[in-house]
Amino acid sequence: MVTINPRRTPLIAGNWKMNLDHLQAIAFVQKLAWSLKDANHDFTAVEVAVFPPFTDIRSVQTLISADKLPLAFGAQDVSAQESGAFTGEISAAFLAKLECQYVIIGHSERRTLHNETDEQVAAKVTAALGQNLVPLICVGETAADLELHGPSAVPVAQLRAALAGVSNAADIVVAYEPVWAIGSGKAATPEQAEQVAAQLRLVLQETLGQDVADKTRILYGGSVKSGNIAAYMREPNVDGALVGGASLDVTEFGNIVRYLKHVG
Ligand SMILES: O=C(CO)COP(=O)(O)O
Repeated sequence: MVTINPRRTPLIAGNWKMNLDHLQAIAFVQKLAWSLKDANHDFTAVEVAVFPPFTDIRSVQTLISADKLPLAFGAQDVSAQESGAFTGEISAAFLAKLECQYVIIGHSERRTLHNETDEQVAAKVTAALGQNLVPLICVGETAADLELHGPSAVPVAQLRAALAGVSNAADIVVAYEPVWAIGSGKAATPEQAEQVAAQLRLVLQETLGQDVADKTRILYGGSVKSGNIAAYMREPNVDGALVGGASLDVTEFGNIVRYLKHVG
């Protein structure tokens, strides 16, 4: 039996990474909204968010706002700087102006491919909160970390570091994404996801207090599909999913969003 914590609305988030241009984004979002509406999806029971590339955001915003679609959206990264000579960077203020609700921070692809440090992640979290964006903070261990340090040491340390400048009233989302599970088809087991999510909730409790720990959503990410989502959602500390590859297929993503249909 799945029990929905009334303080934590499940969130299914699609991280498109560097896929879909702005025209494809418009077609995708329209199709997603229509298919969920046709299926009578209850958006108050499961929140849905998409994270398109920067160049798509204005188009997605215009569509969602004009058609009053019950979808949230956000960016995949943000600068820690407010403004100035930072070629190629995008500020939190720009994202807020585009009505982004969320921003992904510290995705493992940025940590590894762009050498993002825990300190930079923390600075980006502070910048996002300064513009009332909800940071979706990604943490996760590599296969080597798992072997060396066990399942939760690295994600716990990354979350502690990311929260360095955060006050205890903050609205944040945490995503546990084991690096070895991303795009590999080798998803963590629901028990593994729950074990780490429970440790991450303890970090939230210690650093930001019980209230924030109770209301903060912790997502699992890494090879999530319509066939495995329900099992994660049965876990008490897993409040949703951050979906990569499977979020690019409207039907598959819609089926992930509608996991309640498959949860006993
Ligand atoms: O990195 C991810 C989401 O941010 C997960 O990617 P996959 O769902 O493709 O494994």
